[in-house]
Amino acid sequence: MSAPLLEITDLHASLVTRYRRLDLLNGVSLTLDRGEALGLVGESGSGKSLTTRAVMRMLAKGFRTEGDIRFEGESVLGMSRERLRRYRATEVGMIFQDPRAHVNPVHTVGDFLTEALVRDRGLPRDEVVRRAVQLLDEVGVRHPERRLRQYPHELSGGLLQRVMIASVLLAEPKLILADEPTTALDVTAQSDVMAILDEQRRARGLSLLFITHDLELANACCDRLAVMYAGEIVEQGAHVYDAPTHPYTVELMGARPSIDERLDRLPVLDYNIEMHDALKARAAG
Ligand SMILES: Nc1ncnc2c1ncn2[C@@H]1O[C@H](COP(=O)(O)OP(=O)(O)OP(=O)(O)O)[C@@H](O)[C@H]1O
Repeated sequence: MSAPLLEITDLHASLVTRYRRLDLLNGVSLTLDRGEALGLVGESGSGKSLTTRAVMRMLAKGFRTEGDIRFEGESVLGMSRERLRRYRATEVGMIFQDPRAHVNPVHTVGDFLTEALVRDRGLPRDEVVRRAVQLLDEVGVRHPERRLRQYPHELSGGLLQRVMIASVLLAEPKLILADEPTTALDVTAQSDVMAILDEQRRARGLSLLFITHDLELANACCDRLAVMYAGEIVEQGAHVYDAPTHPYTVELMGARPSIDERLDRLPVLDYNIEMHDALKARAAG
């Protein structure tokens, strides 16, 4: 049997300063198979982002890491500098919460999308531009040629996040790490961007580690959920959303607002009374 695409075993991460040591990941273990999507959920500060940063070997200076992270059976913690550069550039792609924090504001969208592939893989610029246009089109960016000439500040957050998805797909990785990719967007852009990410990764058979606070969203686009609490994974599996067993997970799932509760929180203004009533009727079955 072949190794899982990603295998994290007993991962510990501590922040060691002159005065104290903070244990922030306390024995995280999880696996991700090829083509599988795993939702990593849990409250703020539980260690979700640290886990993904550890997979990229991108923990800040001062962190001490112990345990094992394997990508296709190869130790990520043991990779040489050159191997690590290739791993980050070609095998794992990351999508972050705030796309603006990860683009150079004085570079055009076209430069952002094409530079790394032209420089690192020596591909002809024309060919990379052609693929970039095609991918922008596939992720729903209209007038892609024009977009390539624009600067990040000329694009909305939702459009820029689509550009991010295109840039990750352009590198043809095997694994996408998506850390709250829609949290910074407005509600309409959130569902559009998530639908595109989900559709594109399924079409390409890519694996996804999806970090989110949104349990329903994680359940809708992932095969399994892993629940983090205080630097540990307390429960994982396909059953978690519908039949959690760990007391923390039971509480977390119980804290989800029901459709009824959410409707009750909606202000009933004249213009939405009809919609409100219709939704209530639907929720009542
Ligand atoms: N560079 C750092 N220096 C000090 N503490 C850190 C650092 N990075 C993370 N932490 C701490 O590690 C813990 C886990 O952080 P992490 O960002 O992984 O949480 P999270 O589950 O992703 O939370 P959120 O959902 O709010 O992003 C938190 O207590 C956080 O304050």
